[in-house]
Amino acid sequence: MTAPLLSLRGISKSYGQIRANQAIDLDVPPRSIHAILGENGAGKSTLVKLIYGVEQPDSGTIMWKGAPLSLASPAEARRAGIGMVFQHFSLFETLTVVENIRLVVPGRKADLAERIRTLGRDFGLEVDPFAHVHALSVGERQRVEIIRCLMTNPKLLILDEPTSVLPPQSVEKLFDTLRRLRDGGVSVLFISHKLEEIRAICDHATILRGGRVTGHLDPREHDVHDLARMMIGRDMPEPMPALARSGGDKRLEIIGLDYRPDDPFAVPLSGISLTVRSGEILGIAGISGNGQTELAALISGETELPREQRDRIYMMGKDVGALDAATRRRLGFAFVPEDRLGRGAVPEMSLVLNGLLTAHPLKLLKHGLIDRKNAAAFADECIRRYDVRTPGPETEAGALSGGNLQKFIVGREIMLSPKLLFVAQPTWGVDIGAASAIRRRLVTLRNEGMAILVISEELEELFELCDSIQVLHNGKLSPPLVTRDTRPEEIGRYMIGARSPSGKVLA
Ligand SMILES: Nc1ncnc2c1ncn2[C@@H]1O[C@H](COP(=O)(O)OP(=O)(O)OP(=O)(O)O)[C@@H](O)[C@H]1O
Repeated sequence: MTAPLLSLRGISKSYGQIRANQAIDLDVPPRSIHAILGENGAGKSTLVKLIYGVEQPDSGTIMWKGAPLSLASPAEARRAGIGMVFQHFSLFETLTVVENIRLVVPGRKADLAERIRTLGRDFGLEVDPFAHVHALSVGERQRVEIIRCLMTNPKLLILDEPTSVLPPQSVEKLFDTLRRLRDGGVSVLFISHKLEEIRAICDHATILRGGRVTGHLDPREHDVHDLARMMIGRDMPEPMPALARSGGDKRLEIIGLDYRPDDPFAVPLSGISLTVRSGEILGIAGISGNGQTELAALISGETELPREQRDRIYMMGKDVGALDAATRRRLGFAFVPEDRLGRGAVPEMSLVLNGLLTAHPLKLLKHGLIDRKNAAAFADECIRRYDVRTPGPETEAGALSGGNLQKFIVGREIMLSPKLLFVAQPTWGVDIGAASAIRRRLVTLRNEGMAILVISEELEELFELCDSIQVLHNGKLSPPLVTRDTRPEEIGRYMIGARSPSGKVLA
């Protein structure tokens, strides 16, 4: 057997009482694509942070190309030839794409911009080098992160859920890229919750459960159910059947909405019309960067409509064009934003206080002051019901693993029992056990009469959840397509801007 490129022995790391990694052994051979699998909070991100020098292990050894390696910082890791793309972005919002990349990769702006364009074309990671990062969607920001990493020519490339916001076309392209990199002598360490992807791209896998290695295997030799069982320690539940329902009252109606943002990098919206009724889930499909962020901000009330456009958005039958976000919430609207650390939660605050952010109407305030007992009980309940793995409600939101924080935010909004729930990327970063629990919960709420609007880039998720789907492309929304009469390829055609010849369009 060839000597491993990277070899870990007995690596342990604790955060206070939490033993995030315990005695981890792992070998990454040269020219391999190696998956790290595990539930939310299993310790995957911690492990790769140790390999990338973001954190230092409490004990254990890291061998790199046969010699011991001790990394004090990511800069040292990069110099050694280890590159990483994070799950949470580390870009400066006020800088352009090329300026961000220049912080890590030396070179003239014009040359770097050219390389960014070339990499973008080659890998399906197109992004304007001169766009400001604050104007980019989550998906586009991730593209920048991947490009930045590839520009340092790493020997080991660590990718923390790289495909979670990529459109299906780009996932295939990215996989081609990764295979080409592997064949050229680069190893890839790949964290993903998408077991099919792991089977498609990885030749080795290490499974973590509760901070320990529970197995090393070849993922191509196991089916998805097997892998899921090894990961979560039990069988997956079946999807929840949606009951047939005739449409109830209109809870959200958008009629011919046009929107020209002031920001030159934002996507203008034109002629947006949609209706979500009680007892119905409507999905918005599409590749990120096609107006999702702008539409979400208009629905939530974060962006104010210009005066002449104020009769275009109705919630619970009421024109909400002139109402702010808090007033819309008082009508029975709840919202899970796609950007969970920026908008969904305040990382430095405890879960109790994060619960309070939107759930304060549930008697969590008394005479304008926090009712500590009720607020803690609410956070506790959310943690219990949504299986949020954390030591307790006083934990800072930023200390939760990505998937666990997402479960908390989705749980918090659902517990408000809204009449209209709007969820952007409901299961982004959530492991398959928890994702299926969230989807089952959404379908149950729909069956009980809630109106639900979902934005997701994952077609499979939309097909599992939604009664009908509309596709957002270039700021325009397709007509609604009844999910059970529609094939994914049809949605795919709308996603890239082609018109569907099919007549399966709702009146
Ligand atoms: N900075 C920190 N402070 C305290 N606890 C932390 C910190 N970082 C991680 N943890 C805890 O360590 C454990 C492992 O977290 P980690 O982020 O490595 O999990 P993960 O497998 O990557 O999860 P996910 O799939 O949700 O991203 C979790 O219990 C998490 O709450």
